Amino acid sequence: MHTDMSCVTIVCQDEIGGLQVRSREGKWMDINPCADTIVVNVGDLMHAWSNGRLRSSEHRVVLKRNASRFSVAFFWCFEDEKVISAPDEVVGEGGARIYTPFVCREYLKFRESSERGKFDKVGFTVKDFAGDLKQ
Ligand SMILES: O=C(O)CCC(=O)C(=O)O
Ligand SMILES: [Fe+2]
Repeated sequence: MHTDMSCVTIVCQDEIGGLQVRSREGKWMDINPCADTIVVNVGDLMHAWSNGRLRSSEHRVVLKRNASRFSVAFFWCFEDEKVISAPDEVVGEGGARIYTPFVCREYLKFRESSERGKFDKVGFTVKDFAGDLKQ
């Protein structure tokens, strides 16, 4: 189970399926394979840039039977040196930025070093890196 550290991810899975996404309420939902259909995931960079309006959801792959599975994922990120800071128009008047602005490269480095050797990647998200200033 993890969140993508990208801005947006495009996933194409074959008919074996297995992709699941966790709802706000914590319920795992199957993303059933559908011919000629792609899945678009919001990643951590988009989550921070949108000030949490677009949620980088936890997802995982679970195989219900022993079968080979094929999927292709395209991770679209911002350039390394770009600073992620939710724009004023998104934050709104009287609103607050929930994450400290950060450089993409630094977040990717944080994720890569934290993920090494770990199966459960939750706990190493943009929240842990840039802090939830609301809480
Ligand atoms: O294989 C899949 O369907 C999803 C893969 C995925 O979530 C990832 O590579 O980040
Ligand atoms: Fe993913």
